[in-house]
Amino acid sequence: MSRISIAVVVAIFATAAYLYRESSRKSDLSTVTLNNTYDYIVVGAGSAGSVIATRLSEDRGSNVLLLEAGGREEENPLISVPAAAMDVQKSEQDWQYFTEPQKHACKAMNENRSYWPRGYVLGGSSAINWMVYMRGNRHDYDSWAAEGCDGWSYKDVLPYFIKSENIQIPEFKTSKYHGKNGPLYVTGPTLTPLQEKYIQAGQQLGYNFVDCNGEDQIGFCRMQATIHKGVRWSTYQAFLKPVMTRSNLHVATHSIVTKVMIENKKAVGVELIRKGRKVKVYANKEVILSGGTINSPQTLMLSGIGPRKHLEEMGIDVVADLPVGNNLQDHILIPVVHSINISAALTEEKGNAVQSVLQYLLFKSGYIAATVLEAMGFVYKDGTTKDDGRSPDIQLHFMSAHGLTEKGKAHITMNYRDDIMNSIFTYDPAKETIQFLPTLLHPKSKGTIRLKSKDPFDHPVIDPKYLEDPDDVKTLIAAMRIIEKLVDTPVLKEIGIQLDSKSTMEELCDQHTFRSDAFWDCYIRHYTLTVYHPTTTCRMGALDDPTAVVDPSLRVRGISGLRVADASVMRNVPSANTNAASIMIGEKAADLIRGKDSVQDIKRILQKSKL
Ligand SMILES: Cc1cc2nc3c(=O)[nH]c(=O)nc-3n(C[C@H](O)[C@H](O)[C@H](O)COP(=O)(O)OP(=O)(O)OC[C@H]3O[C@@H](n4cnc5c(N)ncnc54)[C@H](O)[C@@H]3O)c2cc1C
Repeated sequence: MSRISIAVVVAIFATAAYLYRESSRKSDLSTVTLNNTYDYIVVGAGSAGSVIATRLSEDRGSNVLLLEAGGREEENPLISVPAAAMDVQKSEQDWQYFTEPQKHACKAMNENRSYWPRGYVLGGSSAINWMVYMRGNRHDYDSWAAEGCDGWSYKDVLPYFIKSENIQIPEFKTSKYHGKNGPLYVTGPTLTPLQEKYIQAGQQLGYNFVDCNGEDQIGFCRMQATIHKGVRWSTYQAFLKPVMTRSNLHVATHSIVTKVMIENKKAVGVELIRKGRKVKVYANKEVILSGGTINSPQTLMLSGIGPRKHLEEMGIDVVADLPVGNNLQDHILIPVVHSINISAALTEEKGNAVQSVLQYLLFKSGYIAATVLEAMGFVYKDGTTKDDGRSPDIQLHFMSAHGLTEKGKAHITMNYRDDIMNSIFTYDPAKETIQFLPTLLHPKSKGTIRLKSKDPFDHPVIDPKYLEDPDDVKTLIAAMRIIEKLVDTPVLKEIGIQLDSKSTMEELCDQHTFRSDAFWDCYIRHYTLTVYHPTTTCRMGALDDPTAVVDPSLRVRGISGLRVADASVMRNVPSANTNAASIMIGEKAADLIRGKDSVQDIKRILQKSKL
């Protein structure tokens, strides 16, 4: 039985009871009657937008409209099943973007294009992501503040991470770095004994075993994930769903915002399309764009806010000339498959076994209840093993499974060419395999988002310009060398770990000496995979910063009543997966809008502990 059918079976059983209960009170949010005017209009119910609407509607005197282009999470029961993460890509809950052909990267992909899924559903990308919960490095946020983003240093943002979180990992329940009262459950799944071995390998190279969301990120750590009782814990589940009955909050699905209405440099409302009809809704106080790194710049540009030359080329009247869509940064990773000689990895057979399915159905535990990303390391490219005041260069995701063995699915979601899939991804069930996924944390190559046309339904032109700067390849080659050292540690040698040459595409790069710098350069440029972390297209910065679209209060420069609050405002992509930081931005944005300090108590505790 394929993994897809397993997931379907699981999902049907696991959600049948839930759907039955829900169906009686489930309203069709695509037809919610809208008022003419609200105090606040939030565009996009993703990681940030769900949080913002939830927090703003805590003030019963304010009324809030949350507009979401997609539908409800319940429309696709696979969303709630952690092991089905791959199966929700290319579904109706995914915007299904492709990048432009990449000149320097993605050479193993059809037309050299990277496939970019994004959540098109309540919960946004938190409803289709891999559920890794990582916040980033303290030096990331300190450098945001040093570059003019007042109020965004690590000390400033830590209370907001804590506010959201409800840590379920026993050893961290007393940690000052973790929250215990928020709605966002974070758990620490252990799937296989390989998790421990990977961490020990890091220790044998001199790295610390750390809590990567704690005091010191440099080192190796176990996975932390937004999963609760075996169910994906999206921002819809965590924040929005419990408050949907508030009378001062309207949530409207299948409602695509096409334009912000701006009069005399003030945002007065939005135009949207619902059920094929154009509707206008007005905001007394503010419009907040939370459509994500691709859609927020698209909406701004459609509204006349963007680079003058580009808007003029598109025939759009310029309202504000700002560098919208510039500075696009994304994390990329390079999969490196190794085989082992013990039976410890997660294989398709183990995952699909009847026992696994039953374990999930009955106890919401086991392989299907978790993500296969079991552990990770955060390291410097020069091999320094302790924090020396810099952010790490490389994240070493570890997957205790081959992960790419299902030809059909990987083919679809990673856009690999047929010849790669058919001749190189040969899966040998007699062999157990795992993957190292070295990730470039701070790309020097920067891309752009631009409009294809004035039509809001045309996908924007996405060009991340992967690996345009040769230093990015050098950093990834350094990552390969660190992996070679890990493979050489006694603990991993004991399990017979070996580079799987078939999966390393020897055939494509065999003009180079196997494992030479030139070989890895070729390999990296073929295998370039997005980690789905695009940021920085509506960059935050000081008012006089020519690269900034929003100020440190997230207000669009030169336009009143309009903020952007999502991953697009990040000053730079942080040293981590970007969901936690997007949620933090949602929390902090809500305080900025409300003019409130909701984290005073947390700050007091942190101050006492001198954190
Ligand atoms: C496949 C995948 C795997 C990932 N894995 C991880 C992971 O394991 N851990 C991690 O930390 N991060 C991960 N990420 C990244 C992380 O989920 C995102 O960085 C984060 O969710 C971004 O939040 P956001 O609020 O900026 O945007 P989103 O969460 O994408 O929300 C934007 C919302 O706005 C809606 N919208 C857009 N345009 C409009 C419009 N015009 N009108 C109305 N609504 C609109 C969208 O439909 C969407 O719901 C992953 C992402 C993907 C796609």
